[in-house]
Amino acid sequence: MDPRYDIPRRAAGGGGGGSANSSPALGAQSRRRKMPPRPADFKLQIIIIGSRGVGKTSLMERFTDDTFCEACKSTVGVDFKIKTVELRGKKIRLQICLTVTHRGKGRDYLAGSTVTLHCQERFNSITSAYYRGAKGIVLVYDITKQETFEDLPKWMKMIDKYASEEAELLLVGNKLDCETDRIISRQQGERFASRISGMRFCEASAKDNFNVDEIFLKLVDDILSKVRLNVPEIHFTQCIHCLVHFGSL
Ligand SMILES: Nc1nc2c(ncn2[C@@H]2O[C@H](COP(=O)(O)OP(=O)(O)OP(=O)(O)O)[C@@H](O)[C@H]2O)c(=O)[nH]1
Repeated sequence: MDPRYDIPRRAAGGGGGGSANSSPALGAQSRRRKMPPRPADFKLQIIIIGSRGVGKTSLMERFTDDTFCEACKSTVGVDFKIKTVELRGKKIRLQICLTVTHRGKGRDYLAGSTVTLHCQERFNSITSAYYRGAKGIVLVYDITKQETFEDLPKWMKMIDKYASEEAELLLVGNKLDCETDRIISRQQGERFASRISGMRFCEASAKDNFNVDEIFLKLVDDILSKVRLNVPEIHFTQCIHCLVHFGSL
């Protein structure tokens, strides 16, 4: 068995949009009138957090567009993508948001860093909106960078402070393709996750597309297993608010 953690694949329909009805019984005119896509049964927000350069953008883009960029620019502010999946017979529109990484004097600002009070207050309000709306949180570190693992408790503080207690948590050790440069063992990652109630763990590679779909689909499946399936969840506006506010920071 592959020693790397492999979340079992689940059947899922990617991408958005409904399929065209290609029945030959339909005339040319009705073919021209496309059926509107079936609206989503659920709308869920997932956020990806973690230190700089761990591969947050890469994981998001691999999942949503199946692309990988070798030399991506750092994310500043909030970035998000939409992807529709089908799970448990439901159509789910996912909004995947990247963390707010507020930069200054060459360092990242997590909560409580050396920003001015005014700036800190605004940062806190943006951050809390961003975390509050999340039904799922993907916390990422880089298995080849010690400091990204050491930063995990700081990110957990942010989760404890801002996120809903109901949010599903998944710890991801990314860059599994760099096995020869590995610093953080799989056991260390597992041990960290096991100390946090309900937190799942897996290792992945955005570059090799290993475990990426599984991360998001497993998280969504866990979220769905908690929510009542007949009540749509609408939390989309949260990230849009983040974007608007961040623009004026
Ligand atoms: N080898 C390898 N490199 C990766 C992987 N994922 C991301 N990278 C690289 O790591 C660098 C940072 O990736 P990003 O996706 O921009 O990381 P990020 O966490 O979004 O970074 P910030 O926006 O700065 O916080 C880029 O050069 C990526 O090409 C991976 O799975 N394997």
